[in-house]
Amino acid sequence: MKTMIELEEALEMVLANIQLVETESVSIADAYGRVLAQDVRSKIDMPPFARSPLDGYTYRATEAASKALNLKVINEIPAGFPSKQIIGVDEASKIFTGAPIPPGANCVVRMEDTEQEGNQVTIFRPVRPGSNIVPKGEEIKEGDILLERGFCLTPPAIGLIAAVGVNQVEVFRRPRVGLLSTGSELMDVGESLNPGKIYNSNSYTLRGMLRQAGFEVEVIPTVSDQIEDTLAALEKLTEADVVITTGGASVGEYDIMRQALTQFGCEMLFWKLNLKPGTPASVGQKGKQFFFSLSGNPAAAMVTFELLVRPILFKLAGHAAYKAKEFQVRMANSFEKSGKQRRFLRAQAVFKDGVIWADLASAQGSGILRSMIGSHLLVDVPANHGSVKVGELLAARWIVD
Ligand SMILES: Nc1nc2c(c(=O)[nH]1)N[C@H]1C(S)=C(S)[C@@H](COP(=O)(O)OP(=O)(O)OC[C@H]3O[C@@H](n4cnc5c(N)ncnc54)[C@H](O)[C@@H]3O)O[C@H]1N2
Ligand code: MOO
Repeated sequence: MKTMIELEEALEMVLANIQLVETESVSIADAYGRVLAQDVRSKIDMPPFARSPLDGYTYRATEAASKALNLKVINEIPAGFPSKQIIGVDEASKIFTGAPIPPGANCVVRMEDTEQEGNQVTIFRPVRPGSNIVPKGEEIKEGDILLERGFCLTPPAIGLIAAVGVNQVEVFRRPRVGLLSTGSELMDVGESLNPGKIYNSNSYTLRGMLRQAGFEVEVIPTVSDQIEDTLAALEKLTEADVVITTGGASVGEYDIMRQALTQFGCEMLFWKLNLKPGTPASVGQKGKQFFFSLSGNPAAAMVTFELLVRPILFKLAGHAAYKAKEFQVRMANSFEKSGKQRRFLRAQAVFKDGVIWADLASAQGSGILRSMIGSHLLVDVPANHGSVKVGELLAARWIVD
């Protein structure tokens, strides 16, 4: 088993073994946040006919500009009611926004530039041929690919699918993720705290991150640092595509997670990432199931979820955009304790003078969950960087929310 590897190597190693989850057909009304497993191609033009963008009059304009025109109004065309009556040279139809342009007409003049008396309309400002006509297929042409496989469906995307009349789409099944927090010191919320114990918070932070990302989550009650208890808990998660554990990841006698995963039948792909926080992470594979053992330290668990687990879960879930992108930020504070390992610092993003400034959370300890509140960024400080200076440019990535 490899140990102390770079984040990118760890990602590549796991991503290479990932198989996407199966697909299913869902109604578009239930497809918000789901990931498309098909390209969506339009079978129609949108709009399906040339239409008026205004309330006004439609007629047959000529290039010759004239001061005012008097035309005979032959009918009214509301939206939804196409007219087959051909517009003659001195004729017009009263037309409303969204209504189809009738045959023979080639322009629309807005209501405000006209006056109708009886069946005669005076057009004070004649327009040129083609004015105010939305052409058929202006937005979408028949055969256009509107959305590609791997796209995560947002409200406008669902609206677009509806606009071309599609009611069912093929999407990837939501991945099922099992969560297990280990540690003999852990108690559940609602119980009164015994000496030497702390409340389990990791199950709650990770459950929220997973739900926000659109996954199905099953949370197992906390277990002690005993291998037997951990094995029994893992047995309950055989339906999960991915299992995330926290705690017991490091080097002490009670850090039993790697041993438990091995006994459970996992092949361990690596142990330890060359970064902080979250160094003692490991990943195991058993058939199609992946097991992420993360540090029990609450902030470290969240950061490792962002850096390592999220891209892999997103790939599994079918997302085309599963890789995190880095961009430059300017440091608003200094940081002395950079050290030999690559380090990800939690920071608030502040826009000032056209740049994103990274305003560091005041405490950066692996156990300090409060540092995640209001933090938008993980600033990527390279190994052996030395102290970080105010005003320095560094790479960073968003913490997804
Ligand atoms: N001798 C060494 N000791 C440690 C090393 C090392 O290299 N040599 N690594 C340190 C680093 S780095 C980390 S990170 C931690 C990781 O420890 P574990 O993953 O084994 O986690 P635990 O010891 O179980 O817990 C760490 C910390 O977090 C608290 N915790 C655990 N689970 C929860 C939870 N569900 N909710 C809230 N808080 C939790 C736990 O009580 C501990 O305080 O190891 C270092 N040690
Ligand atoms: O790798 Mo640990 O999360 O720094 O304390």
